[in-house]
Amino acid sequence: MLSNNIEKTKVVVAGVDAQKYNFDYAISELKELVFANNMTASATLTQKLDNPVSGTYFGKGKLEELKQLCEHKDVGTVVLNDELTPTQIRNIEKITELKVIDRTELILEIFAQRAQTKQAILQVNLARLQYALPRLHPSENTLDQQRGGAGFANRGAGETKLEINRRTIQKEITRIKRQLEEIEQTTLTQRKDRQNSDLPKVALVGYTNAGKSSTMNALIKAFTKNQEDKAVFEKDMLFATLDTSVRHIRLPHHREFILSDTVGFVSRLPHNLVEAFKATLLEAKEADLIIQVVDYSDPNYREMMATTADVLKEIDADKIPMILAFNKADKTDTPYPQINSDEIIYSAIEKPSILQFSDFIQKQIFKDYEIIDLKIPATDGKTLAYLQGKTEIISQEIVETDFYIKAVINPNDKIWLKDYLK
Ligand SMILES: Nc1nc2c(ncn2[C@@H]2O[C@H](COP(=O)(O)OP(=O)(O)OP(=O)(O)O)[C@@H](O)[C@H]2O)c(=O)[nH]1
Ligand SMILES: [Mg+2]
Repeated sequence: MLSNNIEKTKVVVAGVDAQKYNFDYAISELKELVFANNMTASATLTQKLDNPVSGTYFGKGKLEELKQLCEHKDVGTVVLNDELTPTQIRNIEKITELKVIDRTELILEIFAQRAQTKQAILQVNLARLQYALPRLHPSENTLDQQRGGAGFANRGAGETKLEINRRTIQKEITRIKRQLEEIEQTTLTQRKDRQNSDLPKVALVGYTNAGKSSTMNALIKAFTKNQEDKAVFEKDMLFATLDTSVRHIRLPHHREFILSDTVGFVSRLPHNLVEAFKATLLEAKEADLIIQVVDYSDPNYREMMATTADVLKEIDADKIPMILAFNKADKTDTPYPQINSDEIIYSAIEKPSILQFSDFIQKQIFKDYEIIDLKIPATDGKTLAYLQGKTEIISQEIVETDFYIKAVINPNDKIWLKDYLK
């Protein structure tokens, strides 16, 4: 059977509305996540409460209602809209005899299915083990018979199975962290090279499925010639990208910058996951300019922007200059491409939009560049070669033994060129 013909598992989606955020949007997002995890929501059940009930999440009556609803719909799994405590999950499972998946576990599952590279697989495993550690089943809190009776010094002697399982998971967490550090060491060198390269660093960030990778690919296609500048993976699904890709973009007039594309966000992204993906998100954290890509055709785009703001804050990237890129305008009635101060409305799948887009971002990235007049002796071949090869020359004239050059110069170059200023 083809994978897209696999029948989706039916679930009931449920949650407590404590009126802390836009609940209807949260539930519609949860349904998208459910769908992304090869499941389908047969029904929705909600309860308004000031706070979830500490031991059971829902009130008693609601749990009974949930049980009946699932029986009626012939569903064996309920997906809940919050991260629950291990006790809450156990109690609901006991009372309703349903399998319970909370929001965090659902997101971890999707990430686990999408992970392709060694780094992403390790990062997801790390987050999953950290999630599992406090959730080990207390029924295993019995003495381990096989290890307890040995007549020699046995480290595990007298330990309960629960303790052994905990220790095994902790060891695995340490092992994965060490492996991740090794991978990060190798990418660190590449990042240092880029940091020293002087080129501005621009990062595409935003809600999952907004079109970050499509925007990156459109820029690669329009402005790179090299074979190694491969297209990145783009697809109509949540969390298509889990790794960071970095490309060198060369716009006309020697306007070069480094562009990165990375994992997309979703609201209330589990903290463990953000922690585990810290290395992946570093490229955004260290950017000179952040481009927030927004799916302008989605009615919930404002909530998606709020989500992105939350994650940027969590990774300490909320002070970096940011421009807003409202994508997928082809699916709206708004005229595009259109630029309003630090915002653009565009479509990543259309060339005229991409040309405007590149023009717009280059004005942002290179806004500190200045037009200056220089006088360079004809004998100074090195400086002349630099200017002619690396900067945008507006005019050039030779008078006797000097070159009079008008060029667009970045602030760093202006410092060392100060003796040549006219
Ligand atoms: N109609 C239309 N579709 C677009 C546009 N930009 C992207 N898409 C589609 O939107 C879907 C998601 O695009 P991606 O570029 O993979 O989105 P992303 O932001 O990288 O998503 P994640 O990697 O999952 O965070 C794909 O099916 C794209 O073809 C656009 O301007 N117009
Ligand atoms: Mg992507």
